Amino acid sequence: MTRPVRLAISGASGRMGLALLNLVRDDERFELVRAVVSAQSARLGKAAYNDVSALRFTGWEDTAGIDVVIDFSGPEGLGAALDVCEATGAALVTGTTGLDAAMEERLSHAAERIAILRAANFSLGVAVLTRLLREAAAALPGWDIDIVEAHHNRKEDAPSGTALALGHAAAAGRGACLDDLAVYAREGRPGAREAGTIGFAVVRGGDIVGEHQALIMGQGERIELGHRATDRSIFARGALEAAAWMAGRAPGTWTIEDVIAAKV
Ligand SMILES: NC(=O)C1=CN([C@@H]2O[C@H](COP(=O)(O)OP(=O)(O)OC[C@H]3O[C@@H](n4cnc5c(N)ncnc54)[C@H](OP(=O)(O)O)[C@@H]3O)[C@@H](O)[C@H]2O)C=CC1
Ligand SMILES: O=C(O)C1=N[C@H](C(=O)O)C[C@H](O)C1
Repeated sequence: MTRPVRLAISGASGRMGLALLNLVRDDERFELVRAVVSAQSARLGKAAYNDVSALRFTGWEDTAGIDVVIDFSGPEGLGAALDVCEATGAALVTGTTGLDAAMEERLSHAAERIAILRAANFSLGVAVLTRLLREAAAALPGWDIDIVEAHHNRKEDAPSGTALALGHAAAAGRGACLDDLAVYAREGRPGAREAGTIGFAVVRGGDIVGEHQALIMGQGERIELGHRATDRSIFARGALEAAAWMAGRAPGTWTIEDVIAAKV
């Protein structure tokens, strides 16, 4: 694209939305045309920036001329963003996690007509961690795997989207499906661990940005593969890279690995 990508941000008043607003204003690849919030938002109609910029937080009243929507809102906001992308042909980049099966299916169908990129985690470090875990799970078939994640006390979904994606990668490394192996909770007397299962543990508290650890446990030894995010801007930067790459992209389901592969 020779002109700046015309970008809309869905969930613009949230933790991720504000991180994106902060980065995008100095990024010449983009023209930010909409900062979208919910109809109930305390920010609706207020200025998006504390300066001369005329941009305000709005709903989806005007959808003309948008090339890409970046969504970090929630299931409802994602649904509204998807409506707009389907109606206008804009590409969708979404990091929203905690989706139900109906939304998963809707996204798959929509990708037959528009370009959609979904990532449970837009950081480069987690992309590499995912690859390493897949490899470790394949190389150590008899070892036990648990995934531990920790996030801030406002997070609504559990386990995190990243923890689930790591679980899928570990299962794939063993030629299996996570749905057949996952153990999401242990309490009371669950009994001895069933071989081959992949367990999850969740911590919520304070202002933790996002931490993920995969424990690959053998007899007398274990491997710990982990990632600690200390600044949300890493996710925002990854989402902007994805949005620049997605502008004008053909319909389909695209991944953060596609973006990374295209850049190396
Ligand atoms: N993939 C990744 O790398 C990452 C993913 N995430 C995921 O992104 C999502 C958002 O996270 P986070 O920013 O922390 O959450 P926040 O709750 O801080 O932000 C979400 C914002 O969306 C807004 N919103 C709610 N409903 C709508 C709607 N219908 N239309 C438009 N906006 C809406 C809300 O603001 P208001 O009330 O003002 O409308 C809210 O502030 C979560 O699912 C999280 O798991 C988070 C970080 C990284
Ligand atoms: O809600 C968050 O904050 C985060 N959510 C994502 C997830 O569910 O994996 C990514 C990141 O860990 C931060």
